[in-house]
Amino acid sequence: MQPFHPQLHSPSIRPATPDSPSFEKESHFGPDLSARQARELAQGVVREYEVKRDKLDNAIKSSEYLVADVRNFNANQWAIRYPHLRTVDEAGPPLRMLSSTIIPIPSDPTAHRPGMARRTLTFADEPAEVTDVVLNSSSTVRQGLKRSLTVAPPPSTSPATISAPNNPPLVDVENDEEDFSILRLDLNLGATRQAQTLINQLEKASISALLDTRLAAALDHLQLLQKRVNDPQSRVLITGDLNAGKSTLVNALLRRNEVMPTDQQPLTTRFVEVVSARENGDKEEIHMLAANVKYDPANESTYSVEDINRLEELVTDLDADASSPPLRVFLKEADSQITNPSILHNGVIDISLIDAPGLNRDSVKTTANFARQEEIDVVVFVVSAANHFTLSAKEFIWQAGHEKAHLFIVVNRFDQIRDKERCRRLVLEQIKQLSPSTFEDAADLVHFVDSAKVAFGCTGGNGDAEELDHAFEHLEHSLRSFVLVNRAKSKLGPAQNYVTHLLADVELLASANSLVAQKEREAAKAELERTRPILEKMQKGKDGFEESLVAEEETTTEQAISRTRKGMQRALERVSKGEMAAPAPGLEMPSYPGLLGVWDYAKEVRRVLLASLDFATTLSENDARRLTTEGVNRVAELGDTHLPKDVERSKRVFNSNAMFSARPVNRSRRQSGVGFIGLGLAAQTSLAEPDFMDILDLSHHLFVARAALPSSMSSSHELVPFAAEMSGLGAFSLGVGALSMVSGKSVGLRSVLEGAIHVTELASNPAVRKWIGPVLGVVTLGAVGWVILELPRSIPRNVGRHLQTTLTISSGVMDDSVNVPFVEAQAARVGKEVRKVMRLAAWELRERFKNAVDARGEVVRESEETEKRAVKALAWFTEVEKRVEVIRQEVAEVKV
Ligand SMILES: Nc1nc2c(ncn2[C@@H]2O[C@H](COP(=O)(O)OP(=O)(O)OP(=O)(O)O)[C@@H](O)[C@H]2O)c(=O)[nH]1
Repeated sequence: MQPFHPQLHSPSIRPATPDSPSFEKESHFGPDLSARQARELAQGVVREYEVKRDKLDNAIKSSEYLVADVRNFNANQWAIRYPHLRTVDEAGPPLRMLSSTIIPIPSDPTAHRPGMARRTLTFADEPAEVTDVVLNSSSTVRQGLKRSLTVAPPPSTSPATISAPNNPPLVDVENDEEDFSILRLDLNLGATRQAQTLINQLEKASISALLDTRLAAALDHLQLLQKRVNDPQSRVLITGDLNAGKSTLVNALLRRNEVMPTDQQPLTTRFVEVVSARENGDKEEIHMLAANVKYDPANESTYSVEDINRLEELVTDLDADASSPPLRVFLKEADSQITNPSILHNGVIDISLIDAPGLNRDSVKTTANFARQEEIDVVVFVVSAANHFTLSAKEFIWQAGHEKAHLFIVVNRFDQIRDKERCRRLVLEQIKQLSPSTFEDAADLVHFVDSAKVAFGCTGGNGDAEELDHAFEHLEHSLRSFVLVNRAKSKLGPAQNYVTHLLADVELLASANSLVAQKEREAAKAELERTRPILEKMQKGKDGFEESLVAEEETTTEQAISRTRKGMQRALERVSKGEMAAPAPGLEMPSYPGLLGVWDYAKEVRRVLLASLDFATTLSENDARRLTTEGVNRVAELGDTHLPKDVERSKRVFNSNAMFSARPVNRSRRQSGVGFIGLGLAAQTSLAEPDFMDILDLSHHLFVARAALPSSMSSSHELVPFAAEMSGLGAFSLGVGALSMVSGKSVGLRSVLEGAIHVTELASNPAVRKWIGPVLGVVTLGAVGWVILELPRSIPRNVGRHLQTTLTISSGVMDDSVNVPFVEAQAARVGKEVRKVMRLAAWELRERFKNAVDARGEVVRESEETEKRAVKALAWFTEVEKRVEVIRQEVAEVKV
């Protein structure tokens, strides 16, 4: 079945006005009125209708803009949430859900105020989030259908908390006045509750998309209603039992006896709308509507044109039925219309007649649905006077009667009834049962007629012809008047009803979403109040934090360098004196083994001194470890000061033992089997191997001896590393000097020459020459003896001094290509390691700080956006509620 939705492309067809020439011939308002009075009355009715129509047209237009705006807002600005209201079980006190507990709401005066009801509000995408609201609703003619929500006031006293029962006694609102009607999201999956469960599982975006479809459909329907409201034509559906004379009645109303095919047997198989040919350029033809396409006379793809001569064939087509696409037939009025105008175009209003197939068990539902369409202004039910109301007829009247308050009932073939009064009484009694409102107005709504006489100009049966003529005229007048007077109700009523419900739905949506926006705004505000100061504090403290980190790194590193430097210098000084750099556990200076073991002794002394230096290095490293640990802790404290409380602190525990672990020297140390940790100096053969000078440092003694001579004679005094310990032993020095000249092996040429000069100078003196021989002999022996006796003490000193000399110009590390003094090399190495650790600790904290600032910045930015969006949405939804109110007033003013 396809409804008629003619597009209004034909401006030539205008509604008749009381000024039309044929108007005076009509007397729609009773026989007692003069034509002038009738015209004035009709004029009033028409004007009143037009005012109402224009108002409603405006309201529909405003609603269209409103719905389009809501769609737009939903698509681009704010995913509109779909509210779901629930009421509390009436059996117990009102309950409020709060997390897992249900709290009885103390008696609240608003709960009992008319139009105010406590409800729980959830949203389809977030069913667990429950808000107590007060629903302000009304459904009055004056105010229209109203629904808005406000957050329920908190309970005034603290009620006792009771544990949640297994099934919270919350009941879905299924009251039409409180639930959505036009914008209801129904998934057509069966029972409401099942559909609801399914909706609840959907996400916000899906629900908003579903809502968009609903809004789009509403928009389409509004456009349709607008056309319908402005459509000047009123549609009269003529239906009834099989063979009751419907087609004959149509012919009679058209004043044409041969148009719609009639027969003793049921003929009409499909719906046929008869329209004035004026709407089709005065051309008689048939438009056969295409299936499932909206009919548009201006668009030929929506119908096919058939010759008017095929009318009978098409109307009686046995392959068609009530569900086939209808025919639209354009017919010219009969020639007699000037004196006896047809109902189609009578000068006041335009009417089209729809001839329906006779009712039977199969077609009742289809026809009832057809009658229910908003395009149908009046339903004329034709019943055969002989048969009264059949079961199908009763069923139809029950179904259609609910939608259309008033039914026109034509009791046809009344001419064939002999006892007319009895028939009239019986029929009216039946009507009283079936449609009380029709019965109440029976004088105008129930007509006993003989259509055949009007259609064919003949009388059947034994009726009173004149009386039946009047009866038919009365039927025509009543029908015209009814259509005219009830046009507002039939045409404007459905549109008004639709707009009213749509507005209430939009208002409920806006109101619920206002609450959401309010909540979001508050949440965003609270978040901003919490996060903004933290962020500002962090941003303000950023430079100070950075400076502190740098300072911490510098201080700790510098401290470590300076302490290492001092420690190493001290160690080296001790070594230079032949003492251990630091008292290392298990390490002792070797005991002197005698003259024969002097080489091994020197070697062992060297090893022990080097090992003690290694140990001293380790002590410096340990010191640096301690300093670094303190530095790392201070960095962590800086974190505590500058990072917000909720930022997770580093869980890494600083392990100072991991410092100084990757030294290539370790390899050789392991290979050498030397037990000490540290640099592994003792393991380096270049340092560990003694030389002859360690045992007898002749040049040193020579230098010491020279230091004892007058300073003018010594040009290399400054080369002596230490103050000479033996300055009083000049003579021995001389001897040693001579010896060193003789040995020559490791004595420099310069020293030899200097020695030679000294001896020559002495020998040239004749006095000296006398005693020099024996003295020299004694001295030499003494010197040699002294040197031998001094070996246990002089070897460590020599070794230490040599080590010091070596380490003063090199780092001592085997493969060190750069000649950096040992002390500086150690200070730099330790400093580098300390700086590495401090820099890592600072970097980690800096990252944490930066991430925390970024995260808070993001939260602030998001919250600001959310707040802005929520404020905008709130203003927007409030504006929507205002717009709804304005339109509602406009609609309420249209009294139909
Ligand atoms: N005497 C008399 N005969 C009538 C009257 N109305 C219709 N008829 C006859 O009754 C028969 C059936 O009339 P139709 O108009 O075809 O009936 P219908 O209700 O359209 O039949 P369907 O094809 O079932 O729709 C025809 O032969 C008509 O001439 C009437 O008021 N008086």
